[in-house]
Amino acid sequence: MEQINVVIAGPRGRMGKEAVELVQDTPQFALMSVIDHKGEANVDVPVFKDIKECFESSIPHVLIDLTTPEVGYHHTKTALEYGVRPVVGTTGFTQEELIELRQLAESKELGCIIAPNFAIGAVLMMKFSQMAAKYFEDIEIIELHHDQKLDAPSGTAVKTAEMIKEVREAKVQGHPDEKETLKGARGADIDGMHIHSVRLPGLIAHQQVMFGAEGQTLTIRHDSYNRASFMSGVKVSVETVMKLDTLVYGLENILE
Ligand SMILES: NC(=O)c1ccc[n+]([C@@H]2O[C@H](COP(=O)([O-])OP(=O)(O)OC[C@H]3O[C@@H](n4cnc5c(N)ncnc54)[C@H](O)[C@@H]3O)[C@@H](O)[C@H]2O)c1
Ligand SMILES: O=C(O)C1=N[C@H](C(=O)O)CCC1
Repeated sequence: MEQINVVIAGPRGRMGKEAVELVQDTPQFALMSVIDHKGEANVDVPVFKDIKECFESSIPHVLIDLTTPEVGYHHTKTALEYGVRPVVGTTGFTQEELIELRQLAESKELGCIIAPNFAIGAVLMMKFSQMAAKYFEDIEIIELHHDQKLDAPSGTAVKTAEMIKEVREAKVQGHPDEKETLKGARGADIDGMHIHSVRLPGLIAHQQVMFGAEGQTLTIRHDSYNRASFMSGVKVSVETVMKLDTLVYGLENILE
């Protein structure tokens, strides 16, 4: 395999630090530079404050973005405009942004992977939930994350609901006359599925999908206990994005 030159945006972050280690430890990857808006990072490659400044200096094959929703969108769009293939773990993109980025990737015939969750176990949890939803139509999604997370609900919870929507008709869950006496008590709603976001120090990234039917419940749960759990997904994404000419949303679409 030819060497893949990589730039990482967000190298000082919890995920960014792990990604720097992954790229530096992978023989066929080369870390060219990093992007940090403060120009700070504990790495021995050039640090650029701005993505355009970075790409005007040299063009990598792949950008790994692990920043914030607004910055991640801007970086993904700019990367595609410069002919760079984005691998994006940043969550919180809107549907409109995803549609626009897909159109841009297709017009440029460039690979782009946006994965709300890079942990293989989380991808299986979503797939198993999609399977279960064919048999259990009443569903509550409970996602639990550390208290420094900026977006709610999590990208994983939204992706789970979207995957379930592919196999389940929309339905009103609970009592038809149900009323919230405290706003938010029933969580967010996608097609009648309720999503509850828990934020606590001590947590990393966890989700359980609960299914209920007459006389039984089924719970499918995944836990990430550290950020290394996401790195095999990042690695396979960097390798795969080089072979794609469109945008792929979700790791489940590239795993064998
Ligand atoms: N897909 C996955 O598997 C997965 C896993 C964990 C986290 N995430 C997502 O990844 C993102 C990062 O998570 P985190 O926990 O590492 O967050 P973090 O807050 O620890 O790191 C974000 C980093 O981005 C940097 N940043 C902000 N603006 C920037 C800019 N303009 N240019 C460059 N860097 C900038 C910040 O300085 C910070 O270091 C979040 O959106 C999170 O939801 C995804
Ligand atoms: O730590 C985070 O932030 C995470 N975000 C992802 C999400 O929004 O689904 C997944 C894993 C961790």
